[in-house]
Amino acid sequence: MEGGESFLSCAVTVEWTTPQGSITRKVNYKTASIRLIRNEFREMFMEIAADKQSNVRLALKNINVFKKFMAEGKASIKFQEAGCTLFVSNAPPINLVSFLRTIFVKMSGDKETVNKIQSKQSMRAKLLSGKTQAFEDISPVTVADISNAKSKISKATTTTPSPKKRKLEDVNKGPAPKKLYSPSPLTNTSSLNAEQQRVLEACLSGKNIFFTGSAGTGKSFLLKRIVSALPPDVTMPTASTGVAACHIGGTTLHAFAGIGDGSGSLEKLCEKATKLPLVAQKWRKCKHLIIDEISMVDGTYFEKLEAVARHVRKNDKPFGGIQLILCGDFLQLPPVVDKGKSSKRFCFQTSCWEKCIELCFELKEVHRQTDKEFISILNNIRIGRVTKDISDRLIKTASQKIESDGILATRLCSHTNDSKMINYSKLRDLEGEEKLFSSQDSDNATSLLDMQTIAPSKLLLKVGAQVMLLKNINVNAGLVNGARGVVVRFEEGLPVVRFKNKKEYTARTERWYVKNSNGSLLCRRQVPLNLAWAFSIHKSQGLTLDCVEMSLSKIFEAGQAYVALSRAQSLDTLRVLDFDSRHVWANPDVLEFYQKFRRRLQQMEIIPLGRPLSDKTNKKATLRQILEKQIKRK
Ligand SMILES: Nc1ncnc2c1ncn2[C@@H]1O[C@H](COP(=O)(O)OP(=O)(O)OP(=O)(O)O)[C@@H](O)[C@H]1O
Ligand SMILES: [Mg+2]
Repeated sequence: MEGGESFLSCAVTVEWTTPQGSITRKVNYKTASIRLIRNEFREMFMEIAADKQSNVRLALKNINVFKKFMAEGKASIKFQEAGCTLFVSNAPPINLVSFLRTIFVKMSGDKETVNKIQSKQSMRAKLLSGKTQAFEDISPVTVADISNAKSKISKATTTTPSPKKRKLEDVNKGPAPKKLYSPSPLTNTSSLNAEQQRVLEACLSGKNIFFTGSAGTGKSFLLKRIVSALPPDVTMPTASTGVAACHIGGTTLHAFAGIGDGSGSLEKLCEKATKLPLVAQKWRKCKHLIIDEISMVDGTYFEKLEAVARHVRKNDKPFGGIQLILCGDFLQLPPVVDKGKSSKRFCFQTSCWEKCIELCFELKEVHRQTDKEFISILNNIRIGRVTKDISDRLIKTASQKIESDGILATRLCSHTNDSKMINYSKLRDLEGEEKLFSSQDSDNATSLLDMQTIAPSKLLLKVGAQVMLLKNINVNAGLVNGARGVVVRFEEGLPVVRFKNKKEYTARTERWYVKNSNGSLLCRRQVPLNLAWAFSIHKSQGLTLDCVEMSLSKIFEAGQAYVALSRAQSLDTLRVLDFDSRHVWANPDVLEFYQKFRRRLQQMEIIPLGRPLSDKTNKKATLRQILEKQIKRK
């Protein structure tokens, strides 16, 4: 992975200040690299290098690390002895975390040895030692280094001081690094499987990627990892729907693009995007555009975006040279397009799709479900195939009791209004006092936040209400996004929810951030809950549900039944009230696309990633050219 553990690519500012705080010198590098090195006395240094600039070298001694924003690629390190502060920004968060961890691990491991050496070696002794000055890269972090460092922080971190108390965290003291070890999508680097790892590597090679896979193969999970491995200031994570965007910590594609719903002539849209300075600036700044749930992006809109990007960026390459990372499953929900408005429905039906995509991947291992029978049923439903056995098995679920501990199944509805009505009437039927939770939003941003976050602006609750958790609160305790529970009481005005695993949780205000069209962050503060007696299949795309019921009789889209069914984790936690094979169908254009796609993948299997081909027929052909030829032949 780029950067490794003792090397970091990022933007850097270093400020030297007097003890009174006035700045005496400042350097500012937009692209720099920082290396961890040691001198001949095993002392550690940080070396900052930028193009055509002389290197800055700072001794890693008595430092304070401020890493509250490392998930956004930012951190600062105060060097007490050198009297300066290093500000890091635009660092791929996953690399920054691992870089800070290396510093901590090496410094705590070294502390004793270096102290011993230093106490014995005065500056004079060092000068007289006769050793020639030599710097070398720090050695990689070993398992032993980590356990050594962990043992040193374990006692110090049994209680975590409040954030206010530990604003500047001293690496040498201990508490700060605990976060660096806690399991999180950022630090948990080992959990990608081989096929996911391969896609991540391809994304880091800078190629334009499309990856697909059936529901639950970890596409969004992987996408989050990809986002954290790219420099945040120039990476735009987006998705076709607000819920899906929230899932990967991004915005909707429409909010990013700044060309409204894309209606009107291409000339007008190009003019609009160029004239609006904030929109134009966003397009010019973007280097990596990530789109989840690509199946729901309208092809005509996609084509227009591609042309707008070229125009605004004054660059003729596809998407004006922006790296595209697209992901989704075209056998799930299609774009919502006004009938008769557009003839091209899917992105893959546009001519620019072939021009844009350089490498394709298909994830095959399903993570959401473990039961082989259910996975096989879902794979058949996905392509619109329903045998008698499948039908019988799903009909059998209609009578099964899937509820436990007073928590009802969530009903998935094909129409949003039906789900709203169910939630409304169930809440009304409950006795007891109603409590209203209103969100606190950034100025005038309520309607935008309504569209882009899953947290509602107004939430009415009563004791007995079925709710769903909207944030990962504590992954180890099962308090994860999508977990469902029931409000058992209110304490100090806050709802206390009991989950299926019997854990109780007091819902405190959480924050959701959304990037505005000018790039600034908007924030919604709300309790992380929503009513969960019912919601629409469209809103459920991307989610994992632990106990789910559905009626499929009013299904109106190809793939809609598949999306609904594939939210369930097992056949035992699913109830289909009225299964009928007529409700299951796949779009024939999509089936054809996947047939061709598979053939292309087979071709790719034999091609080493990102390297020119050296086959007998065409020595200089690149993978892209081979794929293009294939497409033309078809
Ligand atoms: N490598 C992995 N190791 C462990 N769990 C994983 C892994 N990849 C994905 N998961 C888990 O599998 C579940 C499904 O993953 P995810 O939602 O990313 O799938 P998806 O392909 O995006 O599905 P959909 O098409 O429905 O959006 C999630 O609970 C996720 O945490
Ligand atoms: Mg997903």
